[in-house]
Amino acid sequence: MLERLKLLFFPSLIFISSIYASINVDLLSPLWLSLLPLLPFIMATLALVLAWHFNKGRVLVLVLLLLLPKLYGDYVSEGSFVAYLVVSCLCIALLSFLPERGLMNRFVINRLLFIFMLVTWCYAIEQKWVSFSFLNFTFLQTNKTWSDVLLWGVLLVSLSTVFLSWWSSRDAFKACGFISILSLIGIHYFSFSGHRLDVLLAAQFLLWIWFALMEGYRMAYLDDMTKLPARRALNERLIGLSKRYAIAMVDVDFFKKFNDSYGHDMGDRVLQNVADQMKRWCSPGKAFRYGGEEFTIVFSNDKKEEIKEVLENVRLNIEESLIEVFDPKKKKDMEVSVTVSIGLALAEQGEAPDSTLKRADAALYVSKKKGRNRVTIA
Ligand SMILES: Nc1nc2c(ncn2[C@@H]2O[C@H](COP(=O)(O)OP(=O)(O)OP(=O)(O)O)[C@@H](O)[C@H]2O)c(=O)[nH]1
Repeated sequence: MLERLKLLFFPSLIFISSIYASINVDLLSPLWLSLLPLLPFIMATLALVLAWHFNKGRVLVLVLLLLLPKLYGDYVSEGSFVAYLVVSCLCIALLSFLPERGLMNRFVINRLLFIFMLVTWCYAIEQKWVSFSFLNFTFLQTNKTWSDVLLWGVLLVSLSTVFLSWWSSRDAFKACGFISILSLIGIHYFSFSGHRLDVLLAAQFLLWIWFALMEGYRMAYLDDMTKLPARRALNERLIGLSKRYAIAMVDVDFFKKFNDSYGHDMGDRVLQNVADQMKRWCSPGKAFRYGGEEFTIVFSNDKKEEIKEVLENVRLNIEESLIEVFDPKKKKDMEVSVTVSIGLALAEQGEAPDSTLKRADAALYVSKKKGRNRVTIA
């Protein structure tokens, strides 16, 4: 729950601040107001550069899509903005369900065609080549028209599918997509031209800049498969340790045999489960993926008994948790469990973290020698 809310926190903050800023934009001095139209372009350029740098094709498409009303300038009519809104919300929802495929590959033509199609669509509506006047009849006995109902139908479907999908997947793109759709609705109600549009659009681009930066961070510091902090994060944590700390090395037992019996992807599933159990039970320690089937838990205290108890608990929970795998020999799903061996080293006075880590590794080796599935203190 907390993880999901964390993903939504900063995008929501951008959204709420942008609504507040757009309402009060006229309080700015004439000089700032005259510069404001440049802001969406500056932010969009930054977002595009980051999308390019981090190879994020979906962000590139979205930024170009969001730039459309600005490219039309103040000539945009309400009818064409509604058409744009419908298409954009559907696109954001669609992009949320597509995998990230980067920028320069065989899919690039599809992406460019897609953007071209959107521009043509909005242009056709602007030029009145396409008209939706047949939808301007009242809906049943209400004072709303069919076009209002259709618009809200599309917005609600896009919003709810992205929201539900974000809730189940905890995906940052979906969290930003959800806020982006809300923000587009905000643009529809607050202004689709003028200074308010500049503020709201700049906020949209800021949202995608934030997403690209978070993706950059995630790529550098998080292990994609286990979602644990990776080696680089561990190295930085080790540098920042105080005098009293402890390091534990954790290694899955007979993992090669497991991979050979069930296949590499079932092995990956086991590593994910081991990581989940560690994340859940290693507090007050922090778990990292060291590499391969090895993990590290760093404690910022050296209370031997307390840490040993935590590690025994981690070991026991991993041993007891069952993982569903497909057995290629028996050709059926079955539940299996794995065990881990752990080596713990408490920091000695003046000792560098690197050498504590080496001692933890040596203790792990002793655990393996003694028969595995145990904790050894260096
Ligand atoms: N599925 C999967 N396997 C991995 C990954 N990283 C490393 N491995 C495998 O982990 C296995 C490690 O094997 P070994 O170092 O021989 O250790 P072990 O079989 O666990 O034996 P002990 O450590 O002595 O209990 C190798 O077969 C690697 O291919 C990964 O990300 N996914």
